[in-house]
Order: sequence, then structure tokens, then C-alpha cells
Amino acid sequence: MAGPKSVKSLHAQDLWAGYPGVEPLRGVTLDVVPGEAPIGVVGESGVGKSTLLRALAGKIKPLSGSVTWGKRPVHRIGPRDKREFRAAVSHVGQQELVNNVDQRKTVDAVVRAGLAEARKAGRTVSLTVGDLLESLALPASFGTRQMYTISGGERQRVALARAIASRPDILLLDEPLTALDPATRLEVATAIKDVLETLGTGMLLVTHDLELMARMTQTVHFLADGVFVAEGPLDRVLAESEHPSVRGLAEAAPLAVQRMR
Ligand SMILES: Nc1ncnc2c1ncn2[C@@H]1O[C@H](COP(=O)(O)OP(=O)(O)OP(=O)(O)O)[C@@H](O)[C@H]1O
Repeated sequence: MAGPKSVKSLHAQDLWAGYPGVEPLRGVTLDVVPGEAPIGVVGESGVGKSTLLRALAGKIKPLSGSVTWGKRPVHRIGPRDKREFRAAVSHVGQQELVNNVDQRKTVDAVVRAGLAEARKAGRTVSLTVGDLLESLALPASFGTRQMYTISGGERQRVALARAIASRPDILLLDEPLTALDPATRLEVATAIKDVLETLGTGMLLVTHDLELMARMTQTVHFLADGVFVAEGPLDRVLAESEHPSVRGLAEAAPLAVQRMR
């Protein structure tokens, strides 16, 4: 693991971002810091959570405000340093491995590619493909399967294995475990949390699964109307915020989450 001095944080400052004719983010400020407790972003569907992760990962450019990695604006990182950035800041989107990966490849080849990219970026990589798969509750023998033969939940775990392969400083996770049954989801969530704690990786999680959010994060930011309207531990936000979007979510929250309040 890199020493704390060389590890850079991600910082969004008064970030406005979106697409032609749609501006879901209208002034978001947020830090994702390696080594700090995992954080989450919660909010109604379509409010801009995935857009925030895309902007943090440098995949879309701010309309105004900034996203910086260390001191550098992320959208201005040139091709030479892009590799380093991609290995340090891993983004697992909702459609990961469906759109961007040849489905005839084996699981082993996909995860190995993650390890190779990390090495090229100059990162120290000590994990094997087998270690990574096992840490996500997949048997090492799973490596020989071709991508098109595996289930949605298995695919999500392979995406995570590839993302963790580079021992990233920061992991941006967008609905990473939706396709898993509740027991496996819990097992994999615990495994990810353990791995990230060991590596000192900072995590930003987006999920509608509030039980998972409560288990994985210490602080959540509630996004509504383009800005964060409440911040704190999920149980406290749900219990105390008077914002109508938070109240709506709190009332619809599953019993298990309501009991945490
Ligand atoms: N590629 C795109 N082009 C144009 N508009 C988009 C694009 N992606 C998302 N949007 C729009 O931007 C807004 C925010 O979308 P985003 O996916 O960030 O929301 P979200 O909070 O992650 O939603 P969900 O919880 O449903 O996944 C929505 O109105 C969406 O329709």
C-alpha cells in the first residue's frame, strides 16, 4: 500500500454536472478520502447519484465547479497520467462488464487484465486472481468460465474483483450488489468492507438498498434538488431530517432499517 502522503483524495467543489438539457447536479461539494470510513450517497431515482460518480471518475466534465484529484482537475488529467488515475480511482458502474468487455473472455482473463493495468500504472499488486475471486465468495475454479455463461450476480462480483485488483485508493461503487440474493449480498458486502479496510481504500457507495447502505457506510449524503440536503449516519438522517424527500424515503424504508433508527 502506498504511504499516506502519496495517496490523493477526490474533491468535488460546488459541482454542477449533467447532460445536454439536464442538470441533475447543481452545487455538490464532497470529499472522498482514502483511509477514511466509507461514505454513501442516497436519493430518489433519477436525482443524479450515478452522474455524481461519473463526474468523480472523470467520465463527464463539470458544467461548473470542479472535481480535483489531489490538486489536479480530473477532466484535465492527460493520457500519460490517466492510467495512474484509473488505477487509483476505480469506478464500478451499473453496466460494468456488460458494455465494455468481450463476453467470450474468461473470468480469469478479465480479472487478470485489471491486475495488468494496475502494474502498468506502477501499483504494487500482490493479490492473485484466485484470492480476489475467493474474497468475493466465488470459487477459484470459477476463473475458467466465460463471461457470457455467468449470472448477473456473478458478473457483479467479477466486476468488483477487477476493481479491487488494482488495490485502488478510492472505489466508487454504483449499485454493486443488486443482482445478489440477500444472504450472498451480505457475505459479499462484508468481504468488500474487510478488503477495503485492509487496503485503506476510501469508498463512495450508491445504492437504493438501505440495509446495505447502513452496513457499509458511516456517513451518507442525501441528494435532492441537485444538492445535498442532509448528511450524517443513515439512521440519524432518516430519523431527523425534515426534508420531504428524506421523509418519503424514511417512511418507505424496509422494517429492518426502520428498526435501526
Ligand atoms: N447519458 C445521459 N444522457 C442524458 N440524460 C441522462 C444520461 N444519464 C442520465 N441522464 C439523466 O440525468 C438524470 C440523473 O440520472 P442518474 O442516472 O445520475 O440518476 P440516479 O440518481 O443515479 O438514478 P437511479 O437511482 O434511478 O439509478 C436523470 O434525469 C437521467 O434521466
